[in-house]
Amino acid sequence: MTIALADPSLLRDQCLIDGLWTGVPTIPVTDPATGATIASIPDLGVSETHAAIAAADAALPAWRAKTAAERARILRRWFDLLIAHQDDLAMILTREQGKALAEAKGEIAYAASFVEWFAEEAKRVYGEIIPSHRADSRIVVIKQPVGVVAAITPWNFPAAMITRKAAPALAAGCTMVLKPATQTPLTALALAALAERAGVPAGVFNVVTGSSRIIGGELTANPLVSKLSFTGSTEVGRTLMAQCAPTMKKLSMELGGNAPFIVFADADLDAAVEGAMASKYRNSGQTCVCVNRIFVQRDIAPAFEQKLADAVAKLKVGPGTEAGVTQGPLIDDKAMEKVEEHVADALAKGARLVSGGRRHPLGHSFYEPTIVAGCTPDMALASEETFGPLAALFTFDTEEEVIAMANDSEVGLAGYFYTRDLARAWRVGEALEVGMVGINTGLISTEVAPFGGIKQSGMGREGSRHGIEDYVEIKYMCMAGI
Ligand SMILES: NC(=O)c1ccc[n+]([C@@H]2O[C@H](COP(=O)([O-])OP(=O)(O)OC[C@H]3O[C@@H](n4cnc5c(N)ncnc54)[C@H](O)[C@@H]3O)[C@@H](O)[C@H]2O)c1
Ligand SMILES: O=C[C@H](O)CS(=O)(=O)O
Repeated sequence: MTIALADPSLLRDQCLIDGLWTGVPTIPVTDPATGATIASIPDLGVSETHAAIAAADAALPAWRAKTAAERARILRRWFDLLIAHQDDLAMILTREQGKALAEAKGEIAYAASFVEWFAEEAKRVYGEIIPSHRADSRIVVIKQPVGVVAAITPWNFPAAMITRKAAPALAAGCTMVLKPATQTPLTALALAALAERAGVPAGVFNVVTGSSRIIGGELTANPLVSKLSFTGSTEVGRTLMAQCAPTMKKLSMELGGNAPFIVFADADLDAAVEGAMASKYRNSGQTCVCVNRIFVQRDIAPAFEQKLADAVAKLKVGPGTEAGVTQGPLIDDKAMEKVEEHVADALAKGARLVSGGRRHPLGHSFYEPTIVAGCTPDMALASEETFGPLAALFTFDTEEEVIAMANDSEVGLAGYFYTRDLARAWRVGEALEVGMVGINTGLISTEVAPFGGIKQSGMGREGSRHGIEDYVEIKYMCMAGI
């Protein structure tokens, strides 16, 4: 394997099932910046996935029987190990996913924050006593772990999307079988290695790699799995939801977005440009909460466009391991082709190219940070998630008009707007059909707030005090004859 680490043992090429590292590494993992194979992982199938689920089921009684404080202490040790190995984990992440190393280090800290947060929340899963409907009875409500949880996660945040599920699940007393994205399995296996070192018992946290469809088929069909927690595209979410129906699994779905970013004429223009840059080009535009459509009030549109173009010109494209690079490669050629399709469709329908608009001379899946202006709702980029470094500029005249355009989407994950009018902030914040709103900011993601969407962006919330509720069941006990 070709990644230089301070602790080479973090680079795993086997899966973790019931405390055993197993599997023959046959699937190559490639560096999107160079196309080079950096490692290989096992191609596990139904029998191994079945074994992982059985291990999680067998480990459940002892894990759920631990006190919240005992589970919290183990999670806290996991957090400490993630921070202690932040540089190595970031290097692994950048090599397999491509993002700039500084962003990868930030993601490791973000991922660790969920472990720290739910180590604390583990001790606050409260029940309640309800005034009884009868004098001789008492009503008690308790919360118990859901059971065995299957988790399927995406490639764009190879660490944070995993701990955002594993931390609350383990904190609540659940056990887990994780299938990470095939493009970015090494980070997941390194997280599992550190969980093992932290004292997470055998069978509590299992990681399987291989065919998504085959492994997913077992995870969604096996009756021992009580819940599926999925983060990925809405299209795959629909498929998995249907596959879970026969066994009525509990679901948490964190799906696609199409974020509007509205700049009103009274906004602080420099702040709005800074917010648009932070949201649009983070991870080279490959985040679910990236701005997908930028709506600028007509009077300030030329000034905003110029300032945005000036800021885009300062972005540095290159391998994520190179000092000063802010824009890494896209995950693969298919992702780059989608950006190209959206740019070509927009230009064919009358949009104007302001910056970029072509593959980067570095080759591979590097694409130039791009801005197109004069966009209209009939363009593909208005209704589809681009998931790349493409800023699409629309203009509008009235508040009512822009809210209607912003809400004209099947999905509703995040939305943003800039204004200095307090009354407008309340009106627009309440009117946007999304699960999360950034007001005068382009960065909203934190472990302390409930992350999730509405409409076809999914169901459930991750992070915050709400995040652990997705991993417990409520039980009501009526004690009579008193
Ligand atoms: N809402 C959120 O929190 C959030 C976060 C990150 C990414 N996303 C979304 O994820 C998408 C990008 O990630 P992606 O390309 O990895 O998404 P994807 O849906 O293609 O894949 C996500 C995961 O599902 C697996 N998968 C794919 N097909 C499957 C099948 N038939 N059965 C079982 N598993 C299957 C993949 O291997 C991967 O592990 C975007 O739409 C983005 O908006 C959402
Ligand atoms: O892709 C979306 C993730 O949720 C990333 S973040 O939580 O916004 O950092």
